[in-house]
Amino acid sequence: MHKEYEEHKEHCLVFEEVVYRYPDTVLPALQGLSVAIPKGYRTAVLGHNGSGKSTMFLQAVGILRPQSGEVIRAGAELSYAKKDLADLRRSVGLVFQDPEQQLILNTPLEDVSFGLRNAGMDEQTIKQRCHEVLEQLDLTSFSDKPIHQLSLGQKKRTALAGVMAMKPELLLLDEPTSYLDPLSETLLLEGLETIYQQGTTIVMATHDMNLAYRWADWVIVLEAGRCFAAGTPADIFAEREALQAIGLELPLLADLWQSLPPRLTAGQTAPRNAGDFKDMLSLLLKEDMS
Ligand SMILES: Nc1ncnc2c1ncn2[C@@H]1O[C@H](COP(=O)(O)OP(=O)(O)OP(=O)(O)O)[C@@H](O)[C@H]1O
Repeated sequence: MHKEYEEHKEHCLVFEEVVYRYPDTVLPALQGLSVAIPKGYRTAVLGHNGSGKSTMFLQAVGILRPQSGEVIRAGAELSYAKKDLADLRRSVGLVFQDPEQQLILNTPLEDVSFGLRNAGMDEQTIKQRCHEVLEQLDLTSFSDKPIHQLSLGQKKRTALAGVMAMKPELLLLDEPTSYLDPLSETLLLEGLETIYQQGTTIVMATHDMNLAYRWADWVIVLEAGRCFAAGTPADIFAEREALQAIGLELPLLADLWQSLPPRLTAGQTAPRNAGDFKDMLSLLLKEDMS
């Protein structure tokens, strides 16, 4: 299974045959990764533990550098010069899986303003952006609380706030919803939707197939450090056997949809959230009985 990305799409980043092996390991984490990230999409990156998702993200922001192959942005290979990397990280934001790796200052307000001050923004803009982003992620009441006293969900949202405040063109999130309760997940997704609507391309690595199915409009599947497939959720999740062969479960709604009699579903677009699924099912059953 290897669906090529569509050539007509504009891409934020392209990985060409990227190989990367961590020091003192036997197998490369990326074994010739070729994949493109489409601009203006919500992309989910799927793959089981160790398939290379985090390593791909670290390559995207130049923290790691390919040992062969290249990462291409705006038609040119990334430059790893200090100044160019600083520019890159202003337009490509990465939110780490573990917020402890990201949060360096004492309070959410200090942490979010730090990045903006580093980027040379004036104090008025800093104040306004901090207020905006802390509000969006429901962190206003914790903005002066010591970070070590925050819950994991609050820490994850603070890490996201710091990156969101920079208004990057491309935002990469490494398992942003893991260990979040449904309310925190909703807050985080609402925050993401706001900046997506403002023009940020979003890429999220996740193990949550149900979330990927309802959220993403492009899906990249990694397997053993390579791109196994890239395509629309409809195309990717139609390949039940191929996904199961690499140990990925179908999202529940995709599984249910595919288990309906083909006479009901033929020619219909599979619904991607529970509400649409229920509405469509009752309509199809009504038509079928009449
Ligand atoms: N710092 C490191 N040193 C050595 N090996 C590493 C390091 N980080 C990752 N690896 C190895 O590289 C491979 C890819 O890891 P990576 O973290 O990119 O996968 P992942 O898809 O993000 O996994 P997960 O879903 O568990 O987060 C794995 O085999 C992992 O053990």
